[in-house]
Amino acid sequence: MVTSTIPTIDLSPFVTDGDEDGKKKAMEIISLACSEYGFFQVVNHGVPLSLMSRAMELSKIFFAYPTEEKLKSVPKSGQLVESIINDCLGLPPNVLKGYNHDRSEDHMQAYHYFPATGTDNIGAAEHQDANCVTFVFQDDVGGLEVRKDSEWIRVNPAKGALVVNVGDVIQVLSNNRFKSGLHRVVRTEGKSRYSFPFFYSINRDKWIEPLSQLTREIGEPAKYRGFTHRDYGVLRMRQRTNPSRPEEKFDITHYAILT
Ligand SMILES: O=C(O)CCC(=O)C(=O)O
Ligand SMILES: [Fe+2]
Repeated sequence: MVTSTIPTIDLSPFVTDGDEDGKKKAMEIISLACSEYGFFQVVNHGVPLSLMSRAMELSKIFFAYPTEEKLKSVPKSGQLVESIINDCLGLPPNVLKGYNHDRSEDHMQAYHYFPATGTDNIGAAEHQDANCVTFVFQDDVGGLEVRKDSEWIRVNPAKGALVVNVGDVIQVLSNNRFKSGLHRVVRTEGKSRYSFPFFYSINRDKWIEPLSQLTREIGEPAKYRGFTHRDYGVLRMRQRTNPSRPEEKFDITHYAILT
């Protein structure tokens, strides 16, 4: 059954300086959201509302927008959320920023989901994102759902809100403290849905493994062996295009160290 919804966080304390109390409260909710859902929504995130609503009003306008303009503000939100996650994990300042300083793999997708038919309502089958953090602009149709405690939770569209979805890279770096949210898209009867996910990612040659600050340095065993993001991407793609056994899901557990 689909119930409740995911936490929404106001990022304004991080945008205007001085509100330490507001920052602390927001970080508590983000930590909880990241460890329990791997998903949350943010408002006052610094992406202009006018840009978001124009994008949704008519995707043609969005595509006609110069790429520069389109992408300028979103990576900034990526860096902001990444630095908040850094602090929520109790890491020394700017560890994630130093580790993930190359923005060349970041990309945006545009989706048009057609209305559900009587026999088919799958928009996107359940999966976890392989990147660091995904930001989803969605219109008001809905259909994005997150798995939590064996239930699908609806990510209710909220005007001006950006959906934030923790990906596999953060799950591995955090040694499972933060989880890569399992999600899917269900199509609605009689309505098309438009969404624009922005994938805040990492250079594909980067070595990904649980951070020493959250493993060796505190005497915790690493829950993943290391890999390059390129190798992971290749394996995911191969499984998708040429599955040896289609029912077998390929995901980040491929690198998990079983204890
Ligand atoms: O359309 C959406 O809301 C999400 C799409 C998605 O999960 C993805 O592209 O990874
Ligand atoms: Fe996704």
